[in-house]
Parts: sequence; structure tokens; C-alpha cells
Amino acid sequence: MALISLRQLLDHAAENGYGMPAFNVNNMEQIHAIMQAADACNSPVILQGSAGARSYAGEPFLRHLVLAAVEMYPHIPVVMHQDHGSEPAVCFRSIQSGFSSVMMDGSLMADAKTPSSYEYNVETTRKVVELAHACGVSVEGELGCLGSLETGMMGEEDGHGAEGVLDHSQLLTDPEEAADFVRKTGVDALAIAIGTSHGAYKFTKKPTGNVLRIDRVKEIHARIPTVHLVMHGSSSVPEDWLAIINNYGGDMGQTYGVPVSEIVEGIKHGVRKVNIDTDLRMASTGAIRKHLAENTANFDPRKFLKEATKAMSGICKDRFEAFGCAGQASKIKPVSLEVMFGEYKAGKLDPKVS
Ligand SMILES: O=C(CO)COP(=O)(O)O
Ligand SMILES: O=C[C@H](O)COP(=O)(O)O
Ligand SMILES: [Zn+2]
Ligand SMILES: [Zn+2]
Repeated sequence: MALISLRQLLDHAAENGYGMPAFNVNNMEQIHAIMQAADACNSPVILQGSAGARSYAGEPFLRHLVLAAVEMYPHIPVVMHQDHGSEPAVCFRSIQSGFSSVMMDGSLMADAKTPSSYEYNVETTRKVVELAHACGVSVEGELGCLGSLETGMMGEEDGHGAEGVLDHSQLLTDPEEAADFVRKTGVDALAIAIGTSHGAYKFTKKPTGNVLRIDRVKEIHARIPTVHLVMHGSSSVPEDWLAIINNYGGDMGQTYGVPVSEIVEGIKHGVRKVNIDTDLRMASTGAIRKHLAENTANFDPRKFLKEATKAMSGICKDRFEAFGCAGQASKIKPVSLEVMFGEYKAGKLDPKVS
């Protein structure tokens, strides 16, 4: 059984200089697509479930789908991660459900809409870290609010659109504050705000360094070099899938995502986890639209769902290869959460912040 913690995987990624895509999952086809791609290129996997995924599939279904992936691919290390926990109770329930990693997103209040105070973020995140580490489970925190530096609008998080226009001090993580946050909370990984946002509509034109601040990643990494950085809202919004969706009856506006080359630059400077949801949504929608348009007599969902799986798998393979995690799965020796607990207790995994 190769269910491992996020901390183990990201430590391995840091030691070996690669990054990991973390794909959002809601159903069997997405999990099939990710696992088939990982199997083909010998990559470890992070499967993450949002609150939206839990309410769509139901907690037992989501859990058993991930466990089925672990059973079917015993040679692939899998992290089962809970995305954007809006309050500690969400994280605790995920730990109870068997997740090996949780995210406490204290950058927003429990309504997942209102930006929180720094003190609130520290306190709620610290509380989750204390309990999660006692179970050997990893914790990702978030500092700074995801949102567009073009418009000041936050992206959607877990199905809720945060309200109002934010200023740049809220939309960009401060390196000094990041160091203080890590020291006070003990998080294993830190999601940072650098101008990315959730969903397909991230940038109105190909992003420049003014709106996608990879320079800020470098500054944060220089300040806290041993902390694993996480980029949310990091779909690349593939132009080919956008065109296929629109050519087969869809109506998506022109939009731009985060270029893979910029993510790769981030990976050179401490980014270890890259959250991707929209790209798989677009690939599956495009593939299904195309299949149904070209096969009007078909009424067997397996046929178009297979096309969707193939399309999503193609994106996964591209990211595994670009981020350098292809070829790494067989090099990882799974460590149990029980052993991780012992390491936390012994202080061996304490963040190093000067
Ligand atoms: O950050 C994400 C999930 O937490 C997903 O981001 P995208 O919408 O860019 O795929
Ligand atoms: O956090 C953002 C992810 O894209 C999850 O989206 P979702 O809440 O619609 O599942
Ligand atoms: Zn957030
Ligand atoms: Zn996110």
C-alpha cells in the first residue's frame, strides 16, 4: 500500500529538484487518467479533493476511489490531499477519513470569502498542524490571497467567489511574513499568492512578469529555502482545448493561463506542488463535445468518457514530464504515517527558519 504523506513526497522532490502537479479529483475518470499517465511515466501522484469534490462524490466514494487507485497501482506512491480546508474541523474530518495530507486555508475566514487577519491565519493553521502532525499527516498553509493583479479580484475557491477588490499587499505574499508564519505554525508546505487565481479566466493576455510574479517566488524561496512552496491556480488553460471546446458548440471567452515554462522557472526556486484543476476540466469537456458532435448516434457514455480520460491523461503526462517528476516513483520508499509521527515528535521535521 503506497499511500504516503505530502511531506515525504515534497522532501524527495526538493532533494531531487523536481515539482509535483497536484490534480483535483471528483470522479473515477479523472483518477484513471492521472494514474494511467503516472504509470506510463513512473511518476508519483498527488490526488486532491476539494469541498466541492466531497459534496459531488460523497466522502466515502472519494475515499474509496483513491484507495482503489492505490490498490491498482501499488508501485506508485500516492498522496491523498484535502484541498482548501476552510476551517480546522474540515481538516480533522479529512484526517479521520484517511487523507495523508490536509490544507488549512486560513488566508480566508471560514466563509471562504472574507480575507482574514494574519493572527487568525496563524492561530487556525497552528491548531491544525498540532493535531495533524500527531497523526503523521502533513499540512499545507496559505499566506496571501489568490487573485488577479490585473483586476484585484480573487479567484473562486472551493466554489465560493471571494468578494470585493483586493490591493496588491493582500494579493502578494510578503517574504518576511512568510518566514514568521512558517516559524509560528510549523507547516510542511506553504501556498503563496503571486498573481495566479483559480478557474479559467486568469489573465486577459499572455502574462508578463508584472501580473505573474515569479520574481516573488524567488524572494520567498531565498528567505525560507527549505520550505516547500505551493502554486495554486496553476492551470495553463491550453489554447488547443479552448479552441476544440469552442469549435464544437462551446462558448468560452478568450483567456490565458500560467505558462508551463513559468511554472518550471518556479520549480527551480522552491515550488514543489502545483495545483491543477481547470486544465483537466477543459480537456474532458473538449473531448466529450468533440466525440458527441462526431458520433451523433452514440448513446454509450463509456465511449465519450474514454475519450475524456485519454485527453486528461495527455495533460497529466505533459505535466509529469515538464515538472521533472517522471521517472521518480520507483525511487521513493514509502514511509508510514506512524513513522512520520515519530519524526515530527522527535523534531526532525521542524521547519528551518533563521
Ligand atoms: O488551485 C487549484 C486548486 O486548489 C486549481 O487551480 P486551477 O483553477 O488553475 O486549475
Ligand atoms: O480550489 C479550487 C479547485 O479548482 C476546486 O474547485 P471546486 O471547488 O469546484 O471543486
Ligand atoms: Zn485561499
Ligand atoms: Zn487552490
